[in-house]
This record gives sequence, structure tokens and C-alpha cells, in this order.
Amino acid sequence: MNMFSLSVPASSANIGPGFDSVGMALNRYLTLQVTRQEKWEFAQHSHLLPSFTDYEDHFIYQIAKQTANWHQKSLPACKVSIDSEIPLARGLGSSASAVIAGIELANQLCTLSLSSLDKLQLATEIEGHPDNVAASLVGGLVISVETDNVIDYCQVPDLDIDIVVYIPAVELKTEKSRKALPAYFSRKDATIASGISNLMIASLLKGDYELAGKMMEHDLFHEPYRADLIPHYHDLKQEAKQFGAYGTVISGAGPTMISFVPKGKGGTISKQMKTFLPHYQIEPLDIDHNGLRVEQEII
Ligand SMILES: Nc1ncnc2c1ncn2[C@@H]1O[C@H](COP(=O)(O)OP(=O)(O)O)[C@@H](O)[C@H]1O
Ligand SMILES: N[C@@H](CCOP(=O)(O)O)C(=O)O
Repeated sequence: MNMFSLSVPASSANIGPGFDSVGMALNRYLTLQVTRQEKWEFAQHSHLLPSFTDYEDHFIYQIAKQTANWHQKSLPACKVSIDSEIPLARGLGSSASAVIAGIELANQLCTLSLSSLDKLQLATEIEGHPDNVAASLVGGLVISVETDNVIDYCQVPDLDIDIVVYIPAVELKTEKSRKALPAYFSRKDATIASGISNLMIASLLKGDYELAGKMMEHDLFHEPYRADLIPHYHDLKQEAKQFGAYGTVISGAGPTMISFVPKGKGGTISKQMKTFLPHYQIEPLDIDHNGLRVEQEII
């Protein structure tokens, strides 16, 4: 019997001014174990996963079916056992990970031989923006953009920093958080906002993390409009800065926030921030450098 497993990392999108184009893969995972059997079955093993009634209602099944349909194939039945470390609707890219998992499920089951770019193209069409899906697919810090229906992306070399995330108990759906954003920016505002984003990326590449952190916190594309939706938005930034963080921003569409901190300080800053936000889940995380992983097993 053929069996395979998939693992897809979580992601943090935007990193401040990189709205809809910058994403970073993080070491929390959605994992699927897939075995061929007569009838479809989804078995879920984590309280973080959303409930469903019938396999046809399962989001991952729907993405897999859509992918197979697009390639004029039908999905063979399987048992899919799912586990997850990614909290839902917190700005850590749970939906992007599920989209990548669904596409890869179809890729494996229907032998579609999709390239990374094919998968990214499909995932972006489904998700609406490439930032999270690109990071979850290829790993690392990824910059991606869609122009004329074509996606280009670039993985930034490794960063010499630690990451801390602050996850509140409340959910915030990306759809709701996007509704807070303006439809248009003036040329003056767009010019400054993209200058801030350019400078953030340039300073990350150069290893000037002080300047990168400063630019992260000067976003004009989305943070000013979402601040009111994010618990402790202003004081969390201030407190993290006092403990030595380079910069603290909304992770994705929120409500989680994320800090870039000096290498080696992630653990200490997490503990210090826990005294300030006792009801939050606060953790040092690592950048995932692999993205989607598929392991084949013959049993
Ligand atoms: N593993 C999963 N299985 C099924 N559906 C999922 C999974 N992960 C995410 N989703 C769907 O995506 C929604 C969250 O998406 P979204 O609001 O974009 O937040 P996030 O920031 O976590 O991506 C969930 O409420 C659920 O409908
Ligand atoms: N660029 C998107 C990113 C959404 O990320 P998520 O993890 O909250 O789904 C946005 O800012 O809306």
C-alpha cells in the first residue's frame, strides 16, 4: 500500500511594510499522513483544527478537489490523518498552510508533477495574495509578487536574528482584518510606504537589524488601519522595544504580533514579555528553511 506524509510550516506575512509580498516560514507545522483506502476519511488529531461534518466539507479536501479538477483528474479515495501546531485565525498563516497541503495532496494522488511555481500560482489564486503561501511552500523569508498573472519570488538569505511571537487567545479572521484597509493610497503616501518597505528589505539583507526594525515599525500600508483590531498593539511594541527587540509588528492580518530580536535573546525576551502579557502564548520560534516537505513510504 502506498503511503506518504506532508508537512507544511506556518508563516508570518507582511513583516510590517511588506504588505501582501513578504512572508516568513516558521517552525510550527500542519502535517498530513495519507493512505489509500476505499472511502474518503479525515481523522484529526489536534484541538487546533476546525471541525467539519462530512469529508466533502473539509477545506483541505476542497482545495485538493479543485486542484485535481483544474487538471481534469479525479481524486482517488484516501484516509488523511491530520495534526496541527498552527492556531487558526491568529495571523500565522493557517489557511495558507492548508491550501498548500490541499494542492500537494492532489499533486501526489493524481501524479500531477506540479513545479513549485505551478503550486505557488494555484495557491495564490486561492489565497488572494502570495506572501504566506510562498513562505510555506519554499521556506525562509520570501518576497513574492504577482504581475500580469505571473508570480515571481526571491528567498532572502538567512537572517541572524531570533523571532518571538505573541499569540492572544482571540481569533481575527483575515477577511475581517482586510476590510479595515483603504482601497486607495495617494501617490505621495504610496511612494513613502514603498520606500519604507525597500529600506526594510535592504537593511535586512545588509544585516543592519536596527534600521530594519525601525522600518518594520513605520509601515503605512496596513498597520495604522489595523491597530485598533489588535489587542495591546501599542504597549506590546513599546514593551518589546524596552527589552531589546529590533522591531515588533502585526503577524499577517493579526491578532498575533511578532518581534525580530537579537540572536540569542529570544528565550529571555519571551520570558520577560510573559510577565507583561500573562494570558498570551509567547514563544521564541525559528525560521523554517525547508517549506513543504513530502515523504514517501512503501508499507
Ligand atoms: N488545517 C486546516 N483545515 C481546515 N481548514 C483550515 C485549516 N487551517 C485553516 N483553515 C481555515 O482557514 C481559516 C483561518 O484563515 P484566516 O482567517 O486566513 O486566518 P490565518 O491567519 O490563520 O490564516 C479557518 O477558520 C479555517 O476555515
Ligand atoms: N498579507 C495578508 C496576510 C494575511 O496573513 P494571515 O496569516 O493573517 O492569513 C494580509 O495582511 O491580509
